[in-house]
Amino acid sequence: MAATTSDAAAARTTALKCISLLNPDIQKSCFLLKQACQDSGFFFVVDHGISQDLTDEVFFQSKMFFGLPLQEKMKLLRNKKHRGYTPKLDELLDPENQVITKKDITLELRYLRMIIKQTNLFMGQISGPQKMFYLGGGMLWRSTIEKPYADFFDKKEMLDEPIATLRLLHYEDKVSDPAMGIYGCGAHSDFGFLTLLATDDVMGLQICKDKDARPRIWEYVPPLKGAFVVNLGDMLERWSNGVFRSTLHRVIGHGQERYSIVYFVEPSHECIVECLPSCTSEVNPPKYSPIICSTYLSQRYRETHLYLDSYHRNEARGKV
Ligand SMILES: O=C(O)CCC(=O)C(=O)O
Ligand SMILES: [Fe+2]
Repeated sequence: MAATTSDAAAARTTALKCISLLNPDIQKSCFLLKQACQDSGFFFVVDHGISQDLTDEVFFQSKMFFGLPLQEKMKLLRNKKHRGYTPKLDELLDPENQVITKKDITLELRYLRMIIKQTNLFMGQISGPQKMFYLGGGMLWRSTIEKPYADFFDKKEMLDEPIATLRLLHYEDKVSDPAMGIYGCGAHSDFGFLTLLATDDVMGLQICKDKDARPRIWEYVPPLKGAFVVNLGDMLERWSNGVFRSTLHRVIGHGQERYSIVYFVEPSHECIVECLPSCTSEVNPPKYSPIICSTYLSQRYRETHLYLDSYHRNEARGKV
């Protein structure tokens, strides 16, 4: 069933917490972070140490890539592990409301897979995104995991070799029409653990804090220059027994091209995501069964992407 037009038109701007990683008052930052994680699971992070020049360069490279003719981009077609160019219409995040035959669905390129070593300590030498992960991750743990669980995530199998994927996204200059099932990116919650997002200055991202409300209330997350939008994924919601929120979000097009950079950080492949001891009690039993990180992620990708074989069938019919 398609959504009503009014849900896009009525969208107002949300007020997100803003966490500075340079704030010496760690207690305060952790308090804000915990509030944000319990409220919407979305917040801004500033003073993250990733230079604007680096971010601008990535946006520039992204524009160059997406500006190439389709045949050139198809030479880098994604593989079974979702590394490579993912053409529009490959991903369908909200099958109930989204129409696949329309044009303005996310184009994206996952071009880099980084394996990063986890440690609870911030190390000065590590660069950009890793820094975010160490700091963001470290603060999260401190805000949720009280003694005696403070070293819970130190176990090798947890975050020693996190799966990390950087995606460059490009939205066409089309106007979305929720009533017709046309979105820049359909409503979804992220599958994994933590997502860091850099956007250009084009408005488009919306969140819905209560996915069960009807009609759904959508609020814009306004672009904030130099900040990362950070949001929690379903795996962290499961891990925290629903204490932390993985919130529904989508992107609405307004007739302007839009670029964003998304960095998904997930636990190690074999990590078992099972209700945190500090998030359960006799009166609050675990709501979700344990899952293995890579199994869960693969299943979610299978549910939301085309079978690769369909490209070869289309190629044979001259459609790609
Ligand atoms: O481009 C955006 O602002 C959001 C993208 C997103 O939500 C995703 O790729 O999971
Ligand atoms: Fe997302």
